[in-house]
Amino acid sequence: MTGATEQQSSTEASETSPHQGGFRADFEVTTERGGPSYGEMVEQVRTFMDKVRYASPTPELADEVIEDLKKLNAKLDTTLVDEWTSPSGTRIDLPSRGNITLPPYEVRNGGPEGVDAEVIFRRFHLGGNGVAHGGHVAVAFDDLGGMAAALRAGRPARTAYLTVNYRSLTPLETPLVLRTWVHEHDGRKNFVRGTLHDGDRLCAEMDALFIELRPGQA
Ligand SMILES: CCCCCCCC/C=C\CCCCCCCC(=O)SCCNC(=O)CCNC(=O)[C@H](O)C(C)(C)COP(=O)(O)OP(=O)(O)OC[C@H]1O[C@@H](n2cnc3c(N)ncnc32)[C@H](O)[C@@H]1OP(=O)(O)O
Repeated sequence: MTGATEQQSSTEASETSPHQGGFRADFEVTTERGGPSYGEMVEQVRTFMDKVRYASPTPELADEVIEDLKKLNAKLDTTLVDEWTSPSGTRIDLPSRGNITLPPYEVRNGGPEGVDAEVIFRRFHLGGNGVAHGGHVAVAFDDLGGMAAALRAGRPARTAYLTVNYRSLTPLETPLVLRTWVHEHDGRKNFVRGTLHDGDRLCAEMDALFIELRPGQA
């Protein structure tokens, strides 16, 4: 593997970083971090990953793309901040709160009763034979399951276990409905269930346990 060792980062939290324990102390939400074009920047990177997934470049083109990417990486190197103050994960006006690592979703309804979201698995989420990779489906369930737990509990929760039952194939590039809700809770334990539908068709189901973090818990 190359690349990782070359990366610059300044991800150490500072004394003023708004975090406590393993997650943010509060549900930090913003619409301004990263500026008005941040969402479009993330979207362009997703589109690029879609193209990389299916591209078969000539050696010359691959070299050209590498040079362009090096320049882009150098640009972003000048702006790195710690995870607690980066826009990613806090921009509630953007798909998946601006977090590029998540399949893009939009929350249609979210509250203590549960979360109802529209998710689209992109071309780069391909598993095989034109449908989504099961790991990416689990990522979507994890984030939106954690959100259901956090919105019910009023504080962050961490996944203790997460089981996905894959009931039918999950298509790419199709708006799907993902729902999560706390089925039962007991102390810090939130038993969360979830479903993923393509229209009326059930693609997958989730059964998970999210534990609310104690203040300061790593
Ligand atoms: C309109 C929209 C608005 C939106 C607004 C924005 C809101 C945004 C909000 C949110 C979105 C973000 C959401 C993100 C979600 C992602 C979450 C992740 O992926 S987390 C990373 C993966 N998970 C780990 O790395 C955990 C590793 N494990 C641990 O850290 C610990 O084991 C932990 C915290 C899970 C539990 O440890 P302990 O020390 O706190 O608690 P102990 O005492 O061990 O367990 C508590 C109880 O739970 C049971 N328990 C624990 N683990 C269990 C297990 N695996 N199975 C069954 N029971 C378990 C225990 O038996 C105990 O039960 P008894 O109280 O005695 O009844």
